[in-house]
Amino acid sequence: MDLLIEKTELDGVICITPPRFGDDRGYFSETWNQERFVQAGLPRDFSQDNHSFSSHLNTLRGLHYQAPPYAQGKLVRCGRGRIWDVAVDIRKNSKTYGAWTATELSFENRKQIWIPAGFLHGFLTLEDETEVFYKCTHPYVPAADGVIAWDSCGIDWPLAGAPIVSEKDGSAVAFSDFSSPFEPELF
Ligand SMILES: Cc1cn([C@H]2C[C@H](O)[C@@H](COP(=O)(O)OP(=O)(O)O[C@H]3O[C@@H](C)C(=O)[C@@H](O)[C@H]3O)O2)c(=O)[nH]c1=O
Repeated sequence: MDLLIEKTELDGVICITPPRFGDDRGYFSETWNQERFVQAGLPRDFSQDNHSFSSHLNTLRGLHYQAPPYAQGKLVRCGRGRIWDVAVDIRKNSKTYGAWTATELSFENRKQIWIPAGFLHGFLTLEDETEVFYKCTHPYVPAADGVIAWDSCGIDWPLAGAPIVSEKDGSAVAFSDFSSPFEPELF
C-alpha cells in the first residue's frame, strides 16, 4: 500500500496519509519513512520531534513561526483526539501571501500535514485530551520565536466559544502589523 499524497490550496503544504495495517491486535503504521516521504517532496533531515498534549477541547496554539535562518518545516500529526490544523502563507513573494489552509487531523483519519518554512502554524483542539506529534527541520531557538494573533488572519476557526490560549499567544501582534522575515531570496 502506498502513501496517499494530497495537495492543499497552498503550494508546498501537503497532506500525507500513510497506510495502516490492521489485524486482530490493532494496527501497525509507519509514521515516517525517509525514502518514501522524500519521494513525496519532504526534506530528508529533521532535527527535533515534539509531543504536545492539550487537556481541553477549544485549546488554540498559534500562530507561530521561527524566523530565518532558524526557520522550521513541520510534519504534524494527531495521535489522540482531533485537531483543526492551520497554515498561513508568509512567503513574501508568494501569490498566496496571507492565505490560509486548514485540515482536520485525528487519530482516526491518520493524516499528516507537511508545512514548509515560510508559513505560520497553529491548531485548535476539537476534543479533550488531544495529543499532537510533529517533526521539525530545525531545533527550537527561543530568540527566533514569532507569534501572530490567531484572530488577525481572517481564519474561520471552528471555535466552541472563546479559545484557551497561552499568555504569549493572547498578546501577539496582529497580522496587519507584521513584516514577514521570509524574503523572496529564501525560496
Ligand atoms: C516550541 C518549544 C517550546 N519549548 C518550551 C518553551 C516553553 O517553556 C514551553 C511551551 O512553549 P510554547 O508556549 O511556545 O508551546 P506551544 O504554544 O505549544 O508552541 C508550539 O505551537 C505550535 C502551533 C507550533 O507550531 C510549534 O512549533 C510551537 O510553536 O515549551 C521548548 O522547550 N521547545 C520547543 O520546541
